[in-house]
Amino acid sequence: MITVDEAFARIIAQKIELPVTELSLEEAVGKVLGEPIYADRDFPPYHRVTMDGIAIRYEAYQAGEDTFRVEGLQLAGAPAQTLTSKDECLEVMTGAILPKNTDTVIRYEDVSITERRGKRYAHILAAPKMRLQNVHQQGSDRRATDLLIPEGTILSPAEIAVAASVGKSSLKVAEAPRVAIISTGDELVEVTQTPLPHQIRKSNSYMLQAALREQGVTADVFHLADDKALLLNELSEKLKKYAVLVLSGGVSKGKADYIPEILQELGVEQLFHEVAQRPGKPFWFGKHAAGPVVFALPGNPVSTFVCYYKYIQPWLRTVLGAAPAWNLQAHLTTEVTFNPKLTYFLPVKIFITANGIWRAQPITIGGSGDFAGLLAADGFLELPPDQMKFSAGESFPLICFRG
Ligand SMILES: Nc1nc2c(c(=O)[nH]1)N[C@H]1C(S)=C(S)[C@@H](COP(=O)(O)OP(=O)(O)OC[C@H]3O[C@@H](n4cnc5c(N)ncnc54)[C@H](O)[C@@H]3O)O[C@H]1N2
Ligand code: MOO
Ligand SMILES: [Mg+2]
Repeated sequence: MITVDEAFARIIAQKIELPVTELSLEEAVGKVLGEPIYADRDFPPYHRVTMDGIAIRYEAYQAGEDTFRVEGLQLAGAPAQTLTSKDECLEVMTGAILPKNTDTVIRYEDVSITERRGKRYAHILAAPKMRLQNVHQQGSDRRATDLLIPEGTILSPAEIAVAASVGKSSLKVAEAPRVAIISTGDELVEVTQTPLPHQIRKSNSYMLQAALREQGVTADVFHLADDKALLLNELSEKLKKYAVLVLSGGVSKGKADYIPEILQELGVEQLFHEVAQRPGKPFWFGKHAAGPVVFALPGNPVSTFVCYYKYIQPWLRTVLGAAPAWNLQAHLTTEVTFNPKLTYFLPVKIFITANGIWRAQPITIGGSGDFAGLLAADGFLELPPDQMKFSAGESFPLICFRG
């Protein structure tokens, strides 16, 4: 049996190849970029006027000129005009290309424009401080051919803007892995069926599917009976088609708990079986040489739940290139005792005080089968195995399953 930390480390170390697909800019946000993005031109691509005003030649002002006849108008979107006389100026608008023979922009607020005999003159009120004032210089942000966004970046709206500006209407992005959720157990019937007295409806697969969906991953759901030959056959097929298998049930010591031996028979290397935790101790994890990663979770619903949020969710974040989740901590509201030398995932309700302190109130549930008990909880406090008494006010890592 290994510790929770060791189990976590072994899971996080597993890499899988993600298929690459091409998505429109709108659809690509939040995804992992599957190609590098380079600058096709300088950023900005021309000397860009940054203030509405007039453009002059700085040396003319330095030579003592402070009133310039307005020769014309340079609008944004129009090709560059040329200033014909350095003692004159052109009106320029924000976003326009800086006219040829000019190098300095003075905003309207710093000039006074007057008209005399049908001609307009700009008199400078506030001295320009330097050449290229109010000019966003060509190539000052990035140079043509510069690497702008490396492959593997998570695409936020900032990356989308840059990609659009270099003419990429669609982007290669890493797709989520193909995930199969497979529940096992002869006592389980469909949600749409009325169970017999000795049967129950499946709930783990729906919980897992919903949790994956919240992470932007769609999964196919299957159910397999506790039949060795069938399991061997079906799991062999699933290993060929899916990059990730999430199983629930059949991993403990029962006469029909075939999953660990069958997975190994199919060539899935066991990376661990049993973790020093409650709930979720019989958790089995392995990897097939051909690529697929297999999480075989204990069937008890709260165990399935805990194992998903503690291990699968962070692993998927890593695989998908998402930033790690925040390391949340919360303070116990009341004392808790737990004697076994196991990490204890305690269901808790969270309250945030006016000072921003996260407080965790233990929720009593009827063991790892009581998934209805989780309705009153927001997450689990991870209580370490080397402690038996956990005092009120002490703070511990928190795994939250509500937004
Ligand atoms: N002799 C021992 N027995 C058990 C041990 C042990 O150490 N020694 N461990 C217990 C612990 S802890 C757990 S957790 C369970 C794990 O059992 P399995 O992974 O083998 O799961 P099952 O036996 O198939 O089912 C357990 C329980 O969960 C219900 N279940 C299963 N799948 C679903 C589903 N999709 N939806 C809803 N409920 C499900 C199932 O009906 C059982 O009640 O083993 C203990 N036993
Ligand atoms: O550890 Mo099991 O997961 O409690 O029922
Ligand atoms: Mg069992």
